[in-house]
Amino acid sequence: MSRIAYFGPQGTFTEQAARRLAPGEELIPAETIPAALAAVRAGAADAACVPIENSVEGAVTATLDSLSEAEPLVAVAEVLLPVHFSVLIRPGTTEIRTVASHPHALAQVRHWVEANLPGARPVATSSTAAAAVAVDAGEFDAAVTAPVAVEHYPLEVRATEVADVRDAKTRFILVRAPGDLPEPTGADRTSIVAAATNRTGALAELLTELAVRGINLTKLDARPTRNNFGEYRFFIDFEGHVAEPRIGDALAALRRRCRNVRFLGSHPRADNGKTEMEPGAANEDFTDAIGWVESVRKGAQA
Ligand SMILES: O=C(O)C(=O)C[C@]1(C(=O)O)C=C[C@@H](O)C=C1
Repeated sequence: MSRIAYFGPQGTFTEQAARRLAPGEELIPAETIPAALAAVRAGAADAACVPIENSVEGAVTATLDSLSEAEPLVAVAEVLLPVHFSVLIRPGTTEIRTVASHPHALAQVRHWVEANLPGARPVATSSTAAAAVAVDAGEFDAAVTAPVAVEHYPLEVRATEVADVRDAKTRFILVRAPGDLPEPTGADRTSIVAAATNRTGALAELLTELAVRGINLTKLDARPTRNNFGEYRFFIDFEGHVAEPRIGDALAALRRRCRNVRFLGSHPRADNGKTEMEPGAANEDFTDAIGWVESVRKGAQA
């Protein structure tokens, strides 16, 4: 049985994602996202499940930062989960002065809280389930959590289906130490983090390497390198798998152009979106062109 670290404690959205991505495996809660990833780096877990992107709040920056530091890890699978929240209270609570949750969750229910719990002060906790633990301990009055959290903590449901934006989703990834990659499926996502050189047009050139090969971007985030003010790392997700000639060709170009490129994984997309090939940029076009150059070099063709 594999050991899967996840951003816990029990009852987080991430726990549900881990159950979907690694059914039947041993789940080990970690208090923070960096701690879940550190467990894999230290060999205390075989893989980790962490949130990476929310359709309302965008990137989960703790995940991006942890993936770009320390020993490399690669994503091998992903799942998209619908996100709607419950508000949990201690039984008998009548007045709600504080509402605790993960900052991402608080941001997704801000209007609901203003309208339904006027005057309640939002308080950030390390995760949605950590907020339930704190409410149970009497530290805060209400917790904004995944609906499943009520099964783990002795709290009462004050409201369900709480969300400012309907149909919000969070994407979660399963990461491991570098090793065998999942096979390409024709509906894959590749992720990298690149430190572009600090000069005019560097980011545009980097994106152009993808664009000229007909590679469709699915996400772009910038995070500071933390060393020099104004210096950024770019987290880029795009359609395709590193095993494909056109993707390999693009990665080689990025490796040439950037100060540093880290491969963060190629795996099937949870939304099953098939990769559309631009004319002249299909894998056969790349293989055919490389073959033609080889035969020119050998004097067999012109
Ligand atoms: O705290 C949790 O329950 C999480 O799994 C984290 C997280 C996030 O980081 O975005 C996951 C989904 C929701 O968008 C809110 C919080």
